[in-house]
Amino acid sequence: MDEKCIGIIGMGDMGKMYARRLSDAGWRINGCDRPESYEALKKEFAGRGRVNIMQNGHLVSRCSDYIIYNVPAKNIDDVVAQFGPSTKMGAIVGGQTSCKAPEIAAFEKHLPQDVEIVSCHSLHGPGVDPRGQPLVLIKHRASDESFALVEKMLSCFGSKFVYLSASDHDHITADTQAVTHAAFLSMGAAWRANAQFPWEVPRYVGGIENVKINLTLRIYSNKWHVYAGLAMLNPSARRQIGQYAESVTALFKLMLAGQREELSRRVKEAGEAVFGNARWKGRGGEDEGLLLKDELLDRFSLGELPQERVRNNHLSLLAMVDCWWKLGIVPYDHMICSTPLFRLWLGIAESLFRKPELLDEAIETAIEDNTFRADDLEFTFAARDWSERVTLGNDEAYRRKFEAISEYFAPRFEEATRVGNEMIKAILEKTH
Ligand SMILES: NC(=O)C1=CN([C@@H]2O[C@H](COP(=O)(O)OP(=O)(O)OC[C@H]3O[C@@H](n4cnc5c(N)ncnc54)[C@H](OP(=O)(O)O)[C@@H]3O)[C@@H](O)[C@H]2O)C=CC1
Ligand SMILES: O=C(O)C(=O)Cc1ccc(O)cc1
Repeated sequence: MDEKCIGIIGMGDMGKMYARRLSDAGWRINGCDRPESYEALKKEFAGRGRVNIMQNGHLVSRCSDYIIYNVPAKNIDDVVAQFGPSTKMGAIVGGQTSCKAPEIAAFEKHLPQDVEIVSCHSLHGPGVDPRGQPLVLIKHRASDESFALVEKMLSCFGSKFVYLSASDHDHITADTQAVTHAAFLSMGAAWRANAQFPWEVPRYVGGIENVKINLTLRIYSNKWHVYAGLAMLNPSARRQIGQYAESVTALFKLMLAGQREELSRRVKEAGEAVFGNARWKGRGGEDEGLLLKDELLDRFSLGELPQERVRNNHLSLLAMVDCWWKLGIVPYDHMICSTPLFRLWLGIAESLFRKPELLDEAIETAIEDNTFRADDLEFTFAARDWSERVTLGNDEAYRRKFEAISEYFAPRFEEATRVGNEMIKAILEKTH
């Protein structure tokens, strides 16, 4: 094994996952987090001879050949300003934050000129098996030889390398991640506002409802800064999230006004733009759709399955497809650079839009069934409120809302994470 060693600054969920997997593959790791976490980290990694926990980023930077910053995106400028000038001469530096514009700006501003820059981004959470998942590599300022070294180091993840520029990365992840999270964050906010635990409400149990609940709880059980960073620091994300809020509002107004034809026309036009023309077909014409079957999804309920499936107007999904249409996004074009969560979300949107009888039922329910109005009203408020908080770019306003909702759902996180992991595994196996 090459004696080059890897530095990891930020040993939180992702940093630890990187340290474990890279050291298992034989690389020597120098890792640090904040000084106050030194003792605990040292204890946690005591059994791993190849992981050397250090007190701070200066110590890591001066002796590592490839240094990966695994800190919250909002802190990247401060952390690189602090440790970047200590980087070993001729080393390579990269970041694993979810949004590349601030990361690259920080590197350009604070790193010495002799330091090369190769960034990366694992498009999955710390609990997901990285094999086969996309791993973005960004050769920003590096020789072919240095880039090949980073590829060699990261190849032990077994992920699919996706080669992008920093700005293409941010465009794509705004289209996929940021707007998908907006939908799930809004569902959680609406359920809490209505004092509902969705697994106790028959309309939210079974089939595609299970995906909505499990993924919403998955997001709220994670760290707020991951979603805040992705939404507020990505230059493209605000527009996307704003459009989602506009689509929700426009469709809800049509539902309230009972404008069946207008609603049906708009939903179907959006569906045609996104799913028409057999967009899910691969180049060889084979079916590459994600279509998720109710029977499969039914297995992953947090609540009791009702005797009979209860109708839903699926405002969150109708608005997602409307939003993709208005923004000219063809989600299949981004599959190569997608997270499991995005693929599941697209999968349930597809399940609704590729089954005409189900889509007609959703439209019919939207117009005729007013028992949904309270839920939809709160959902519309929630989508608009999240969008406003993102536009204002206020970390504190984002954190407070996120944490209040997170607290509300916390008692079910353990079970939701377990069921969600099984669901993701089963579905990804099926759709590979
Ligand atoms: N979680 C996910 O699913 C994914 C996250 N990412 C990205 O990876 C990065 C890390 O996320 P994640 O691991 O989930 O978050 P965590 O909060 O678990 O980890 C970040 C760590 O960085 C530490 N840190 C902050 N400032 C410093 C500093 N000055 N010196 C050393 N350490 C510092 C934090 O300490 P403290 O908590 O005390 O501030 C924390 O332990 C983020 O940019 C995120 O966007 C990318 C892919 C997936
Ligand atoms: O799959 C998702 O969207 C997640 O929620 C996990 C996640 C969060 C941040 C990333 O940068 C990548 C993946």
